[in-house]
Amino acid sequence: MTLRRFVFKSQFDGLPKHSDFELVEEPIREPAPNEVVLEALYLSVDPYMRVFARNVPTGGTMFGTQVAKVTKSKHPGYKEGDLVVGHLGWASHSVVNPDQVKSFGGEVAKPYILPDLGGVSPSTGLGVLGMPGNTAWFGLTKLCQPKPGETLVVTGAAGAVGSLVGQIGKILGLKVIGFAGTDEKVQWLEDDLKFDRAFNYKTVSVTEALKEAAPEGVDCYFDNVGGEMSSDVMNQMNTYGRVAVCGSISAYNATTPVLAPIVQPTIITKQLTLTGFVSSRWKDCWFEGIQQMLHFIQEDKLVVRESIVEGFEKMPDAFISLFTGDNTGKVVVKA
Ligand SMILES: NC(=O)C1=CN([C@@H]2O[C@H](COP(=O)(O)OP(=O)(O)OC[C@H]3O[C@@H](n4cnc5c(N)ncnc54)[C@H](OP(=O)(O)O)[C@@H]3O)[C@@H](O)[C@H]2O)C=CC1
Ligand SMILES: CCCCCC(=O)/C=C/[C@H]1[C@H](O)CC(=O)[C@@H]1CCCCCCC(=O)O
Repeated sequence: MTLRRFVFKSQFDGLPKHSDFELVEEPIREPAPNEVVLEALYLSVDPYMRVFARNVPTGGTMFGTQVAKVTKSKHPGYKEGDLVVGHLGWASHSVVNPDQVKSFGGEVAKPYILPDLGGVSPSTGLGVLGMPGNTAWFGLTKLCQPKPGETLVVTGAAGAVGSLVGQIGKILGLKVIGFAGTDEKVQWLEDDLKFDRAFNYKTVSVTEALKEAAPEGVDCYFDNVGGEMSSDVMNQMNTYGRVAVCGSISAYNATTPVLAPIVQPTIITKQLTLTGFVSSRWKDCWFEGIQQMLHFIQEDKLVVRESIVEGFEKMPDAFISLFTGDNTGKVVVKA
């Protein structure tokens, strides 16, 4: 039996390329005491990989999370057939001691057994019932602290996190306005996800769109893209508005510093609160977040969309699609 893994061949320069990765194949060794053999079922590609790949040495396995099946176990906490979510990288199989698995940042991150998802696909353990879902749920509720009747803007609105943020906003009684990069995504947001309004940021002025769609002003902003769009949104915010600074994908592939209109005068005069965060901030209530999102699904309150890419060898294609906007919802590779 062999495993395949993608190694990082060269540092990214601009948009990631296929030639930045190399697919290598090697035998799968037998597990030692306290080790398990894991077979990847679904693998996640996420925008943060573009940013933090700079921590990976050339020749190192590309990092990331996956849903994997335990195929052999010599560890008392795992049995054959268990499904786990873990930082196992871009690898088709892994032989690891779960107690020693580390995230790309170097902290020990023991793979967790996927909770009972009541028949929902295990792939969602990488999306709505995993990191992106918790990013949306906790980021919106804890940091934007929305009140019914308020107006929420979300950018990257048709993506893994953004599509959930907007829907949670509707569940919480907010007026929701989304920005995404194609007319099809805009239509999906309005027709299927019931956003109050959505706009294609590539063809409209964000400022004019908000003046028209939110004349009352914006109270909450869930920022997935950063840059000029975010300056424009903040300029339309109300006094004491709250911004959850989640990501800045508009600049991840930039080769020179990205400039945007300064926002300090707006932050000061409107007395805005901007909070940057990473989802692990809520690691102590991680499974509560998953249960909350699962309840929303079971109550038919959430439309969950995945862009499933078939075949482990397509990992680079799936990853690149995040930056070309080819995905809608959560991108997952089915091994
Ligand atoms: N802080 C945290 O803990 C977390 C932060 N994030 C961040 O949230 C954001 C969304 O992540 P996620 O939902 O997983 O990814 P998505 O599923 O949203 O995929 C990325 C999307 O970003 C959009 N995009 C790409 N390039 C640009 C650009 N130059 N300007 C504007 N939009 C662009 C594309 O959609 P379109 O067609 O609309 O352009 C694309 O589909 C990212 O910034 C990510 O880094 C994600 C998870 C956790
Ligand atoms: C400018 C970079 C913005 C990246 C935003 C983003 O997508 C964050 C995603 C985090 C997600 O919650 C799960 C993670 O592991 C992602 C990265 C967390 C980075 C922490 C910093 C760790 C380090 O530098 O060692």
